[in-house]
This record gives sequence, structure tokens and C-alpha cells, in this order.
Amino acid sequence: MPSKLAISYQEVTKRFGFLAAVDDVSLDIAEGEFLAIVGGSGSGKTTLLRLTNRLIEADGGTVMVEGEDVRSVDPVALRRRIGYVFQSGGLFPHLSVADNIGITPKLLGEPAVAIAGRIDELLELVQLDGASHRDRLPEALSGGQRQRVGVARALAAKPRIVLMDEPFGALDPLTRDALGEDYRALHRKLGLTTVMITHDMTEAILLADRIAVMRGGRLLAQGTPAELSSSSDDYVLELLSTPRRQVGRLNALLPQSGAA
Ligand SMILES: Nc1ncnc2c1ncn2[C@@H]1O[C@H](COP(=O)(O)OP(=O)(O)OP(=O)(O)O)[C@@H](O)[C@H]1O
Repeated sequence: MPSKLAISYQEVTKRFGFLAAVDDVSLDIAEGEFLAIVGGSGSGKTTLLRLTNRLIEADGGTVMVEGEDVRSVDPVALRRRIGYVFQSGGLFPHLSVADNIGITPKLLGEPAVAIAGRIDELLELVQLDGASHRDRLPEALSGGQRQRVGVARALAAKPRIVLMDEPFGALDPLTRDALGEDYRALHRKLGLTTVMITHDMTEAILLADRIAVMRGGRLLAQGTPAELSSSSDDYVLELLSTPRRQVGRLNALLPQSGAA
């Protein structure tokens, strides 16, 4: 069944000097989809994300968001429509948790009472206890808590699209796993479209509906994990084989009756 597109990259190119950081990329992301972008360092993942909300401008091709060419949309208005979660949370260090979360609604001129209610709702949504967290500064939070606040802030203006740049990369594996699962549940519950960059193919397979693989600015392959496993590209197959190799090694090293 054809679904509406949340984002469509059409032959998009972005150069920095002689380097094509994003090189002729065409990719459609349907509304409600969870897409992971996987690729090595410098493969163009962040550049592609930043082209989506006009943090940078394409040199060639077209980026469409919800049916509109982003060039025809005011960049500030566009950014308020699209949530963005940074690797390190990207929180303002001098603002409390509540003020960090409420900053976009405040800039949009929403009444203070509505913003306070929204902050409570968002803290609950990302499973942080409001009473003990809302007045803290980011420095008084763990990495996982900071990322939860980062997600709450990205959702504050009720975006339908959320872009995430390695949101869970700096966390310990257990927190990372828990946060990934929690975010996936939020994505479903709120009917979001999510584009998440990750270095980790296992995370991509576990969380995303579809995976896009980038290398040297090019989109090498895209599809469900099952579709990617029939790719003819060696790099894609190598990336996909990593989780399986890890499972094999773990199974060999851990006793079968070990903790679940
Ligand atoms: N503002 C910039 N000026 C010059 N070169 C840039 C700029 N931004 C990115 N690049 C270059 O473009 C290429 C792609 O960078 P990008 O940040 O998109 O990669 P990435 O896949 O997100 O990498 P990582 O996983 O390390 O974050 C890299 O070679 C990078 O050095």
C-alpha cells in the first residue's frame, strides 16, 4: 500500500570544497517509518541529516519534507517542525531540565501554564520523575538521563519527524539498550517518523524498520535487514555479518544457562 512520504531525498549532493560529503543520494522515508542510517566515520550521515532541516543547504538535488521542497520553507519554522536529538544531548548547560525542554514552546510564544503542563507530560513520556528532575541542571544528570531530556526537548513542539544523530552512542550498553527500546515505543505511540544515525548495525537491526547504508557520501544500499542480507555489496554484507559474528562468539563464551 503506498504511504505518504515524510522525507524524500532526490539526487541530493552536498560538497565541502572538492569533497562530496553527500553524493547523489536518493532515498524516500515513509510517514511513520523508523529508518536507521549506518556507515563509518565521515560517510556523510550527519551531513544528510543536517540537509533535512536546512542546517546546511544542498548543492544539488532536492530535499522534500512532508511534500514540500525545504528550500521553500523558512528554515527556523522547518527546524521547529522537526525534532533533533544530538549525540551528547545538546542541552543548554545553564538551563534547568524544565527550561531546556520548554525552550521551543517558549520561543513559539505558548502560554507559561501550557508549557509547564507539557514539560510534566514529556518528563513522564521519557520516564523521568518530574519532581526530582525538573529543576536540575544538565551537569547533575547521568548520560542516560541527559539523553532522555534531549528526547523530551526534541518532542516539545510536537514534531511529526524526529532526527537523531547517534543519540545513544556515548552510553553504557544497558542504558543504551533500555533507552533505544523506550524510544522505539515512543516512536510507535506518537506515530513519529524517525531517522536515526548509528554506527552500530545491531542497534539498527533491533530498532529500525529499514536501514540505509552510506559510504563515502553515497547511499550503498537500503532496505529491511532481510533485504540487505541479499545485497551484492561486500561492505553491506560485512556490516550485516558483524552482529551474527558477535552472537556466535558470545554463545561460545557464555554458558547456555547464563542469565537471560
Ligand atoms: N562543515 C564542514 N566543512 C568541511 N567538511 C565537512 C563539514 N562537515 C562535514 N565535512 C566533511 O564531510 C564528510 C562527511 O561528514 P559527516 O559528518 O556527514 O560524516 P558522518 O558519517 O556523520 O561521520 P561521523 O560518524 O564521524 O559523525 C567528512 O569527510 C567531513 O570531514
